[in-house]
Amino acid sequence: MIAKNSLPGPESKRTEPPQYCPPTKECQAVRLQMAENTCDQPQGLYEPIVCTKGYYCPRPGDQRYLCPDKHYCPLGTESPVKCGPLSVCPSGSSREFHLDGFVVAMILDIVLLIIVFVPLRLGVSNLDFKKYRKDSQSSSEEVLEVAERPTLLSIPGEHETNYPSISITYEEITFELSELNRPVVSSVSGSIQRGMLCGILGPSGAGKTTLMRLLMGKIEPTKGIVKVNGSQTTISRLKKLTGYVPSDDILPSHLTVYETILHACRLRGPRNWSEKQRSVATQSIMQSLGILHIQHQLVGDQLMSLISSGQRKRVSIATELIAAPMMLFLDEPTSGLDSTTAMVLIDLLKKISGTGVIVVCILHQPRQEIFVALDHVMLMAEGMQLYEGSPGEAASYFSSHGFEISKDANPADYLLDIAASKARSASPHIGTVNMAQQLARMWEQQQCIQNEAIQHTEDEIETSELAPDAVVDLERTAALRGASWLRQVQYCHLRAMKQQLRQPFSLLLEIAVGGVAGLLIGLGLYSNKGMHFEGVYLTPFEMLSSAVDYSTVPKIGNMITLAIALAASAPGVSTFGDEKPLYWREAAAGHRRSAYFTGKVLATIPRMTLSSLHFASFYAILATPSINFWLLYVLVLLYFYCVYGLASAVSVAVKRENGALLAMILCLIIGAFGGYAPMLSNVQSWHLEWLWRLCPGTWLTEAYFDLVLKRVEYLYDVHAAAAWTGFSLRRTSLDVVMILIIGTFYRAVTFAGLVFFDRDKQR
Ligand SMILES: Nc1ncnc2c1ncn2[C@@H]1O[C@H](COP(=O)(O)OP(=O)(O)OP(=O)(O)O)[C@@H](O)[C@H]1O
Repeated sequence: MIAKNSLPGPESKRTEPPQYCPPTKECQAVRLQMAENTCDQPQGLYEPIVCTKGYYCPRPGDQRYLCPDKHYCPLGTESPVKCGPLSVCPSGSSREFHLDGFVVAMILDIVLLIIVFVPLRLGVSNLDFKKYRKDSQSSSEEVLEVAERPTLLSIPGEHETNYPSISITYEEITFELSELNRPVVSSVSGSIQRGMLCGILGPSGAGKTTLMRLLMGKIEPTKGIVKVNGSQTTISRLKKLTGYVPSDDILPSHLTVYETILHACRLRGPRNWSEKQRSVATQSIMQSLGILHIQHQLVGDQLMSLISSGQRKRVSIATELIAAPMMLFLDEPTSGLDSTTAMVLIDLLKKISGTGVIVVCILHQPRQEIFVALDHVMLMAEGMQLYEGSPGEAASYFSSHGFEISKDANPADYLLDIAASKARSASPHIGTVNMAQQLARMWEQQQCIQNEAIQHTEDEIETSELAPDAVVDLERTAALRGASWLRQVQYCHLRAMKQQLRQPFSLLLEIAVGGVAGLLIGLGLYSNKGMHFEGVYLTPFEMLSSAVDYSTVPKIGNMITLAIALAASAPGVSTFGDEKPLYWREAAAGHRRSAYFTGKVLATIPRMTLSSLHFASFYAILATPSINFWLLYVLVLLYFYCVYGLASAVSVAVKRENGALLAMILCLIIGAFGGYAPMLSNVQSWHLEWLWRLCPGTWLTEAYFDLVLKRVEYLYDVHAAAAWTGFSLRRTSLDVVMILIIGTFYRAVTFAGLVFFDRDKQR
């Protein structure tokens, strides 16, 4: 309130207006300052003065008292303002040193450090990368020994007593791309029956991967059809029954081998399994694949793998096998493996196919034993089919066309030579020019001759095993697989939390950056001593007003939004941007995309909470704004929420390397559109307020402006300030809700981006 101090002079009331006296030169100079603008002495006999900072002057205002302990008294205080329970406010304080947030932040930091670092010191954590690397190197590859144990093989049949049969037929499938002058895959036909181990062979660029993607239903053929159990149901509808091991081993980083496989089991395994059954199945798979001894080692990522490439490949295979697929497709499963380990792996795949699972793998250079272990071979060259059938009959088929395979040679190598037009035929009908086309034509003719027999076989299949309800059975089986949506959210959330805690440096750095950003802004405002606003005194004392300062509060809002943009955009980008390939792989495997998204978003909340708490507490200690700390914290947290959301949305839309910069620019823009420069009132005069209102910065600044002005409305004409700046007063709740809505909208955009961008990679 405007109060007359205890110095002599008649009382000045609203009914008896004060008299304005010209100030002395010294007083005039003080009044025209932006802060500390009260003269200690009234100017003239009838002029009241504002109650001095650090004192309060209760009504009628003719007495002045020292501000008591645990309270603070800014300029013109009528009754002291109570400080927060932990704030520093000795008697005579004119501002509050908010310590509540700081103390809570320090306690949380200590807890976090204990969680992250104490297990490391005790050597019981699985976060110790060096330890893992050492273990990994010292462990022997007990592949042969463990692969003999057929524990895995009981898994598919174990939990599904009426395990339905499955077969794939494909008729003249062709895949063309407009930019290529020849089809990538040209008129390929054949069938793969239940329990077959099938190898796709061919030189590089032959179309093997494309053929596999066509068979899996990941891409649609330009011509021809793929049937499952005789029905044209697309295989992609049976995602949960299909396992796909891509050639590049995409695995979640910072999980152990055991956790990685268990996660896949939880999400894709039979719904009714208990945790114990899942754990047993995980152990069995690891044992079968010879990776049990590294179960507690971290997998690492593609930049820093903590296990060997062969082990990584087997972990990748295990994550598919654990889902007990009925069709398993593997793109180059033996690449990166020594020939012994490759053989062991093929043996294992053979045993798996023996349980009724269709196993199709692309093989580059299979050794002879691997080749003969196959039940079915497809030989491709230049997108065309040169042969399909048993490996044993391949030699006689090609020898009938003049290709004699010597007894000592590896037939697989010789077939690849033929496909690459590097072998010579004794047949006068086959020249070295366009050999692949000639062989493809011959295979086509052969197919025509056998057409009747094939037709007969297909009829048999359609009438017996492939009854119409066979696909329905499969779909019913698929429906029983996989965790419920809520469970998937829970598992994805847990995984994301683990990943975060296992990158303690990134987590602590993110929190520290938040703290430093708040600290720097706070430092800049320290000299203001908590006085961030000055207005025109309420009537009838307006004549006593000093120079007004309406713009500092919007400027602070602007600084807060820009600082948060700098501090939080990079972590926001990494939330989804860093593991897009993993997301694609999991979405393609039938994981619920919304569950993954929700789990990840929930996992960012603790990080955001801590970063924003550090930001707000350092800012509040130094800037000493005269607002409630926890209200300030809510605003800062919500703004972090927006920046994380926008950065995530950017990260799903652009390439990883561009994500961080683009996100930062956009976050700076939504912060700069906060109503400070240009002032919101100017924007209103241009009829562009709607554009500013789309940015959370405007709402944050308005909320902050409102909170600050609420504390001084007893002293100043705050409505004049609101009119000058363009911000509205008394609608903090709306401002808060709008920031929340905008942050949530960014997340909705992120989710839409996840779903709609790179759709082909999620099939
Ligand atoms: N989306 C695409 N855009 C352009 N070209 C493509 C595309 N997909 C496949 N191709 C081309 O089609 C051919 C066959 O590709 P594919 O990946 O199926 O061969 P591959 O036999 O699996 O090769 P590799 O053994 O080297 O992996 C290649 O020449 C490839 O460049």
